[in-house]
Amino acid sequence: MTPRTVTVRVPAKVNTQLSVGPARPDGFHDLANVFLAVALHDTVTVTPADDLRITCTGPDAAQVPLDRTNLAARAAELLAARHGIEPRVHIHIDKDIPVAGGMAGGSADAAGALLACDALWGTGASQSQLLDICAELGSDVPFSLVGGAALGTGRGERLTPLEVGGTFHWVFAVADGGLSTPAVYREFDRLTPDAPEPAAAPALLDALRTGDAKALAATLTNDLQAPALSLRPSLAETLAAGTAAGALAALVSGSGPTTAFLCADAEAAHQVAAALTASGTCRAARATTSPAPGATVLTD
Ligand SMILES: C[C@@](CO)(OP(=O)(O)O)[C@H](O)COP(=O)(O)OP(=O)(O)OC[C@H]1O[C@@H](n2ccc(N)nc2=O)[C@H](O)[C@@H]1O
Ligand SMILES: Nc1ncnc2c1ncn2[C@@H]1O[C@H](COP(=O)(O)OP(=O)(O)O)[C@@H](O)[C@H]1O
Repeated sequence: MTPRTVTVRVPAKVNTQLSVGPARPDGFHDLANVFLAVALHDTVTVTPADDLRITCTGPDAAQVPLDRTNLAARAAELLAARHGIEPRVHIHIDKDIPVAGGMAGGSADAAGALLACDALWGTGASQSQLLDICAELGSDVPFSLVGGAALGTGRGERLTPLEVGGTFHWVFAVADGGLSTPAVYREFDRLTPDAPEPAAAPALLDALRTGDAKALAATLTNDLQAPALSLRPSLAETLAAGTAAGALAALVSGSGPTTAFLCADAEAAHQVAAALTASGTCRAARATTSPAPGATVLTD
């Protein structure tokens, strides 16, 4: 029987290595993008409707477009078009991932809507067909579908799964307002005229594989950190506050402006979150863990 409602939970991500090459002729950048899914989630629920409709709840809901530019709506449209059906569906997003925060919230919603609509409509797309649609929707969307940890090459859409040998403890400091991903890449181009071709760092992959937080802290890198700080200098104060509170490492999450703090254990993460909240340098601080599974159907 065709299910009447499907709910999918999808994780946010942090980039443990984000190495960016020169701009390509198509405007994208080749990356060595080591994604790690973290246990902050959006939940996407789809229900049959007369037409395609999007609603959103959550602290950042007012910043989420509710028209067909929403990545979740685009995902439903693309899947429907591939199968010659009409995307008559109500997509509800319960949003806990910061918007325009460098944590791939829009990508998560796209992957979630795709998986949910596939179940709702019984389209039975294979994982590789779903991944193709994800790559068409955005560079980060394939990773939101698979979760865990993966190396993204090309523009980040070509994934190689990575082993993770333990649980890592993180704090994410949410900033006021977002940063535009294209603007941060443009600032990277301005600041880095001779970027080398990117490659994954063996020491970082080892740290993930062994689950060694100190080793991971020593190897975290983000080439978009300098451009994000250039566009939003106040993020340096948030990074300093988390480091002073005992984080093993502090970095900008992807294109920012969310900042990420790797901690030794759950207790340290709670202390760092409390100190960041008290510092007044961010809007909110959230303690969480990684890795987390990719898009997962909860009910149908
Ligand atoms: C920077 C990263 C790191 O994981 O994520 P965020 O931190 O924004 O979440 C990603 O590269 C963002 O991926 P995503 O947000 O899916 O980007 P897309 O929709 O594919 O592209 C948006 C724009 O970002 C720039 N872009 C994106 C990916 C890439 N490899 N090179 C680029 O130059 C281009 O200007 C492109 O037009
Ligand atoms: N479902 C969605 N959730 C959030 N933002 C969305 C969504 N669909 C489209 N967008 C647009 O994408 C932009 C980037 O949002 P997001 O994916 O949250 O950030 P980032 O690319 O930094 O991870 C937003 O400013 C918004 O205009």
